[in-house]
Amino acid sequence: MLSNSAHSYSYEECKTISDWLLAHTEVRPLVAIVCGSGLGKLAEMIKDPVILKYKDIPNFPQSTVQGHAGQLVFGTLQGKHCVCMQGRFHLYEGYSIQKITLPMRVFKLMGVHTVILTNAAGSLNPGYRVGDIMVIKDHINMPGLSGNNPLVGPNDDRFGTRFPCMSDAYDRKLRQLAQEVGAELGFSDFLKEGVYFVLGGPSFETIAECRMLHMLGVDAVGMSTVHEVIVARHCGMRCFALSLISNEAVMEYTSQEKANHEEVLETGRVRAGQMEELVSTIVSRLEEYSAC
Ligand SMILES: O=P(O)(O)O[C@H]1O[C@H](CO)[C@@H](O)[C@H]1O
Ligand code: HPA
Repeated sequence: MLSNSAHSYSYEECKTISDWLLAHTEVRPLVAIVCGSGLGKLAEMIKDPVILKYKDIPNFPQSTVQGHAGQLVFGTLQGKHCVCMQGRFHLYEGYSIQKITLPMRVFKLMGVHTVILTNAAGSLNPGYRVGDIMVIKDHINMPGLSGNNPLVGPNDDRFGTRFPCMSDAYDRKLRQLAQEVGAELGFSDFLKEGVYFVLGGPSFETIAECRMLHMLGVDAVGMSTVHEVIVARHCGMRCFALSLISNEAVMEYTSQEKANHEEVLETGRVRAGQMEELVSTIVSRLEEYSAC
């Protein structure tokens, strides 16, 4: 199953998976939610869940990372039909970049118009604290800058244009809505907005790399989300993304701090409740905004 070959899924292959899923649930999702590391509890918000394990879905990749359960949860959230990815795929698991983003095209074919992505990330912004939630306003795509972009390969116009715009990747109205909802919920002290930097992983950054990212104006760093957003935007879905700041980047050679996945998962457990409140309130207000 672990393969790094640049296998691109055809429109027909995506359609076959989408049709299989539609045949196994009566839910017709309009919203997709992607759970980041340690944030799988978000899926517990889904009412009347129909759970389909990745291992049972034909041609679907498998989750290999601790904190990613490996199943799709279909159901309703605030009365809206949703699908929740309890477990996402990362480049460092050895999958091709087309494979880790496959679910986005499948969701599009199922009828999804809005994708809400979450992740755990390390902070570069000295004003951020562990436990802060950052609304992503923009990204820097390190693998993409060197040619590893999920849209590399033949373009199928049924999904989208050859050269998609990314200056509007993170929906402005939804970012605004998140700030409004955050203020109403009393989250303003720990709700931030910033730039997410994606790198390949799985090793965490060196001190020199963290200093470079800081100089670039990066607010948070992680190993996911951006590839999914590029594919989702390519096929016209609206994207909104949240980073839970799980650790602070180590910037000093005298520091004893060491980034580690256990701390990442633990921060998810501590902030799970607030992440749920934020996401579910945003979903409850989605009809105030028209899909793109
Ligand atoms: O981005 P998510 O899936 O939340 O996971 C983050 O947490 C892991 C590192 O602890 C990396 O996979 C990083 O990308
Ligand atoms: N770096 C990269 N990815 C991460 C981090 C980090 O510090 N924390 C959580 N995911």
